[in-house]
Amino acid sequence: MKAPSLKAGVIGAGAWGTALAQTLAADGRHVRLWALEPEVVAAVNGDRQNPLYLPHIPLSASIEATGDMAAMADRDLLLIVSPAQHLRTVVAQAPAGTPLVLCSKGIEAGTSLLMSEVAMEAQPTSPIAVLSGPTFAHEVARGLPTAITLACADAALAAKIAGRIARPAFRPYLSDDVVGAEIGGAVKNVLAIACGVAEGAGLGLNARASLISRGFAEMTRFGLARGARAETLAGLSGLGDLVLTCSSTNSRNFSLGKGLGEGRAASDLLANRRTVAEGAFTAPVLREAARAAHVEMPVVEAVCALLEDAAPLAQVMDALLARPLRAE
Ligand SMILES: NC(=O)C1=CN([C@@H]2O[C@H](COP(=O)(O)OP(=O)(O)OC[C@H]3O[C@@H](n4cnc5c(N)ncnc54)[C@H](O)[C@@H]3O)[C@@H](O)[C@H]2O)C=CC1
Ligand SMILES: O=C(CO)COP(=O)(O)O
Repeated sequence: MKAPSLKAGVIGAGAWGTALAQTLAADGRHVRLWALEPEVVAAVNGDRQNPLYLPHIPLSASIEATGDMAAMADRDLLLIVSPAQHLRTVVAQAPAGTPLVLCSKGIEAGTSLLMSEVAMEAQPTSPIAVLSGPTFAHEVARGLPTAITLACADAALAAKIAGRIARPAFRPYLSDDVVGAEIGGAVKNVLAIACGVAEGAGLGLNARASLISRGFAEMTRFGLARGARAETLAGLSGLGDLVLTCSSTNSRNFSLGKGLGEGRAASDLLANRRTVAEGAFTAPVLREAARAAHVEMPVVEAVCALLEDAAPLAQVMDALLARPLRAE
């Protein structure tokens, strides 16, 4: 007999939450999508669109949007897709005890906690998994081929979740390294800002490749210090997402860096944004966490200096280039 399908809910209707709801609904199964903004609820239910966050994608009729968190009480599975700095508040409002799949990428300011650690504090009885990898929302929403890491300490739960979210063109790869999957997604956003700076300042493709590889070394050092496994960091949620986000202006983080590299002030680039560039929030927290763990992250330090308008780009670059030569 076929196992009954998990009733899925998605909390957060930005670009990624909407794309995930679309994926979950691709075979006609009902999906409930919680949105913060009433106009998003109205547009999804009325026009089958989310023009605020995922324009030009016709949405499935099986997605039912709501602004009422109590409507999530009958769900068997909840995907949490808020910005990282709002995850604690959002998870605290979710029903207790329902498995949570965390899809946000970042580290909490003030606590330096990873999203799984925040969720465990906010909902101690809810089992936790992490979904992270190279996944531009608009491509996933269009059904283009995508692979992603699904990390969960409980292998049986991971298999159940994978069975609900997998599609022919959306392939979760299972892992039990939750911390590793989270660190890759959080750190790559900061490194994408660095690669955007290189693009904006016209530093060339050699510079970009160096930033990706040396940035990956930083991600690996920090990840290992926090208990991640090296093979997770070299997989979809680490290197995979790093390469994607460091290569395209489709990335909000890369675009932010490009603006910095063109000489625009961080404060102007970050003012009045509707969409989130997580790296700007993660960078200072990551710098503090790395310093506390005695992990060297010079590229992350450089991104922080630019975000804080602490030094002109030429000076930040000179400092990076003047670092002592060392073994790779
Ligand atoms: N867009 C993408 O391609 C991907 C995004 N992600 C991650 O998903 C998370 C959400 O990003 P997006 O969906 O892209 O967001 P977005 O940039 O498209 O939209 C912003 C989101 O923030 C929400 N928001 C604003 N103020 C809030 C508050 N006070 N409380 C709760 N929510 C609030 C909005 O309702 C909206 O859902 C981020 O951590 C991001 O790194 C992960 C993979 C892919
Ligand atoms: O995480 C992402 C792709 O995997 C999206 O990247 P940006 O948030 O930089 O747009």
